[in-house]
Amino acid sequence: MVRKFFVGGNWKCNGTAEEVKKIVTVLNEAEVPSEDVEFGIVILFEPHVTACNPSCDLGSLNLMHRLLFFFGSEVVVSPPFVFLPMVKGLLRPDFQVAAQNCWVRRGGAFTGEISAEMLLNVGIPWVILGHSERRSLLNESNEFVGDKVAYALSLGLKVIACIGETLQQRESGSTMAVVAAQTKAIAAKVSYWDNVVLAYEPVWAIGTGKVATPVQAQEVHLELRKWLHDNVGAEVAVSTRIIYGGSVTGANCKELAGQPDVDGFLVGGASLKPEFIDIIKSATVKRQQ
Ligand SMILES: O=C(CO)COP(=O)(O)O
Repeated sequence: MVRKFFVGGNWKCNGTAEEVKKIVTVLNEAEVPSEDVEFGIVILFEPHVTACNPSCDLGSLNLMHRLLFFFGSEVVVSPPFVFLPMVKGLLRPDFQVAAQNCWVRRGGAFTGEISAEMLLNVGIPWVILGHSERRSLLNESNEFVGDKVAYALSLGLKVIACIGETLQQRESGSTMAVVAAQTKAIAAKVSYWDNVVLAYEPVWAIGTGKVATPVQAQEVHLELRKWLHDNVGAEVAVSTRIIYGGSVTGANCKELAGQPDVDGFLVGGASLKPEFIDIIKSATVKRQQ
């Protein structure tokens, strides 16, 4: 099972309608590698290739599959709620749209909230949940985020679930304990992981310009994959995309993308700028591996 590179753009609480239209125009005009998933799979399952060509062993077939599969990125942009239908209507069809939050259960008398049902009703397939800004500013607990993820998934939404430690937690050596507890609260409520992308976003790196080093990111991503292996299952550990977020830019994305367990990015500030296209293109680093 191979993981498709994933690039999310979290526009947060930014933009006017005019600015949002301009960003969409840049995205629509960008030349980015196209998706090659089916082609890769066709080659992988051609049994006569090995039969007729003894020099083509299974190892090189797998390599061919990887090379082709990683040709493009899955791209999902997340505008503020009020711009969701407009962006969905204007955006190229090979890119998708995510909401930045949704209510924890079925809608009703919850003033100011947007329900998962409403997102689906207007054709929004993805939602970001558990972002650190909501955890810290709006007191969303691990359990509340776990409930939200489970409810959104149960309706058929795909979820970008965010986790990450504060600077204080990192400095006290509890990074892994913190992200494991956040992931555990999700895993306790979720049994089907195909529609989950796990976004590791160290709080100290968000909006600060202090990006995690490739080694720091890889270390946590690998530990998370091991955690998934030991606590959820081997298949989920291998197939779940773990993406990095926190001061990702056009300048630092390639080095981060080169890490084996970094399967893409969740980008804040730089997703509002043309350099987001360079970040989307960093998937090509995987092609060369
Ligand atoms: O919070 C983030 C994405 O969700 C990251 O934000 P920045 O890329 O602006 O640091």
